[in-house]
Amino acid sequence: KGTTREQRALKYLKEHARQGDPDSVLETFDEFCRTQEWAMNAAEEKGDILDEIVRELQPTTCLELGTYCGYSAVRIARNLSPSARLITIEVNPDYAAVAREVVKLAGLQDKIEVINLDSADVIRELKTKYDVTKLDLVFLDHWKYLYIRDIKLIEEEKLLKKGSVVFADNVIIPGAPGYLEYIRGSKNYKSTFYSVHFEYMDDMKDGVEKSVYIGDE
Ligand SMILES: Oc1cc(-c2ccc(F)cc2)cc2nccnc12
Ligand SMILES: [Mg+2]
Repeated sequence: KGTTREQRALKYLKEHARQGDPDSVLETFDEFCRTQEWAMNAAEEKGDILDEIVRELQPTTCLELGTYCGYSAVRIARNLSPSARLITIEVNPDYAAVAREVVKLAGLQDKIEVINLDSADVIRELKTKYDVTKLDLVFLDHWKYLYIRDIKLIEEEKLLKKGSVVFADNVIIPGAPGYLEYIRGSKNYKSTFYSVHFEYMDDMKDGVEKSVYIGDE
């Protein structure tokens, strides 16, 4: 075929979504995933919970680990206030390239910065290089073994403040070994588990975990 699934998804979005309309981009991406090819978007029930968190928290600075094609980046950014922004990190260059196009298609390039690097390297430089003081929202959606590595790094960098929310996808499928016991065992977080359907699969269950930081600044 010569094209990747991600490139085929982007082509479909360009042909069927309304330029500059985030809702249209998300609806069209969901349609693609339900009618053409499955893709690992934090969609449907997962996306609804993410929307709720963003609307309630009204975060100013958001960090997403694992951009993939930019679906959840658009989902988060469409609900952000004018001056708020999202930094999203994607280590895979092919995914990052598609995500930048999807963000542009949604008209959200002024709110979303896609960084094609390893998450740990960027987290270490958020304060010095990316002008971040604190993170109001962190969305963990990259590789399961990196959730615990990166949350510890985020704590080490003192990037969280009272009320910051850490939202983790896939804590059941594929699972995030070590992360759940770490975050649930920590006195610095109040965690809530949500049982949800796996994206675009009505007969499969996954889980997401919302953790509110209550530790010292
Ligand atoms: O939401 C997701 C689902 C899956 C995934 C793919 C295929 C399966 F069979 C099961 C699970 C992988 C993911 N990797 C990174 C971030 N999010 C992911
Ligand atoms: Mg996921």
